Amino acid sequence: MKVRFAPSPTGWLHVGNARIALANWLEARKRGGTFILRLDDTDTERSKPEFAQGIEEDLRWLGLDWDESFRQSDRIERYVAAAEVLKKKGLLYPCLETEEELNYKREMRRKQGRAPIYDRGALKMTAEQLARAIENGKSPHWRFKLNTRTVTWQDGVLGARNVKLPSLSDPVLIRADGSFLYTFTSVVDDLETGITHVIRGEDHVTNTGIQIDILEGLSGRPNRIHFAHMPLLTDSEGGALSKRLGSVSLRQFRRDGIEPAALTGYLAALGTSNDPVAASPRDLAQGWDITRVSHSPARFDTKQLLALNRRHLHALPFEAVRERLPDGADEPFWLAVRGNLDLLAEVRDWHEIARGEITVAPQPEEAALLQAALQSLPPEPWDETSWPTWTAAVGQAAQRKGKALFLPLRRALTGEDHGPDLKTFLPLIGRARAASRLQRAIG
Ligand SMILES: Nc1ncnc2c1ncn2[C@@H]1O[C@H](COP(=O)(O)OP(=O)(O)OP(=O)(O)O)[C@@H](O)[C@H]1O
Repeated sequence: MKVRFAPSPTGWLHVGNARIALANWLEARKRGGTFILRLDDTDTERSKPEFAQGIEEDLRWLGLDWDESFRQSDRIERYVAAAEVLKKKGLLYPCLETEEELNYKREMRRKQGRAPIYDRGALKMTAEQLARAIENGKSPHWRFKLNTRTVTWQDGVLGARNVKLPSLSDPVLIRADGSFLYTFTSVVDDLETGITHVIRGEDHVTNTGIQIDILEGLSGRPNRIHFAHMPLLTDSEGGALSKRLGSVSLRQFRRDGIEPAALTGYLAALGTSNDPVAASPRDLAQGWDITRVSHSPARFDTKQLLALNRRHLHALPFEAVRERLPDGADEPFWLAVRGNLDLLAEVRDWHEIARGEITVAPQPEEAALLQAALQSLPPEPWDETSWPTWTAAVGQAAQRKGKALFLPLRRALTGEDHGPDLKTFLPLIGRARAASRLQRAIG
């Protein structure tokens, strides 16, 4: 099997694109196939090299790799050659209508109660008329002559599908400026690179009908590519995602410090009956089954992603994060703080609190309690029994318990109202820092 992920480098990848990339990668890896990254950059105005580079970076961050990659802009001569084949077969014909004329024709058809599709007026143009127009400085755009049939296929996600070609306009494959449209370049590449399975978003279903017709016209053989269209992801309000709008981008999640395994686990489970579990693409491959993806659009809920990210961090062993922790952060530190993190980046603050210098706000109203605490601070070495033993003694001396006892101490020791269990965290702070912080909190 050979699959491809074919984004246009016109913006940062969003989670919908990522889901398609992941699905292709998982299919390829599960079935020992080949995964190609193809950059569909024939739209020269909107495609940008920095987006192309960004797509590769974001995919690598997700944990995806590819066996081959190429850009469509490097294959223009292949598209020129394929267009010649279609022209020779009489399947690609020149058209001279302006946008205005086409709008007018569409409007007229609508008024007559007919579908507003292209009337193939250009097929009536003679060679002389075309030559004269070209002499007068006009350049034609080129349309593919669709068959008058219904294209059918067994979709890998959606089941039996069909597209009635007579209800569609002949698609433009070459613009008047000579540039090629995606509808065409994609078919040429899929054929020439031996793609066996096309897995993409449901936005391409109609395209698939058209592309199967072009593919068969071009190759002269019945289509052998399997198509699977995954329902589109929406944002949590049901709104459409677009690279152009910069919606829920991988880049943003990466900057925010989301764990890629949380994102891939969430994306793989969305729209299936599986509970999401954070997992790297490699760990997801075995359990992946595209036929279990539901037919209805799925909502991408950032809150659910964050919850999964949190659960994932809370269970991560030290070895899995050690290289991403601040210098000097050891296993006891990680085990003490991980249960308190929403994002790994927050670990830096806790490291400062445990081992560095922090600002401690004076609590003059708690001076008596803090004084008692300072005086009964036990000698080191400290372990997990130090905090309960110490606070029991302080509570008795100051006649305090519960929040009235623990909150002023936590504030003095960490500068925060909430945080890791002090049973494990206090030994990390150590006696010298604890004493100095209590002193400063007394004022
Ligand atoms: N919301 C979505 N959910 C799932 N898949 C999507 C979604 N949007 C795009 N895709 C898929 O992502 C792949 C890459 O497509 P493409 O680069 O055209 O993305 P796009 O977001 O539609 O781009 P743009 O917003 O620039 O038009 C295609 O397979 C497409 O079907």
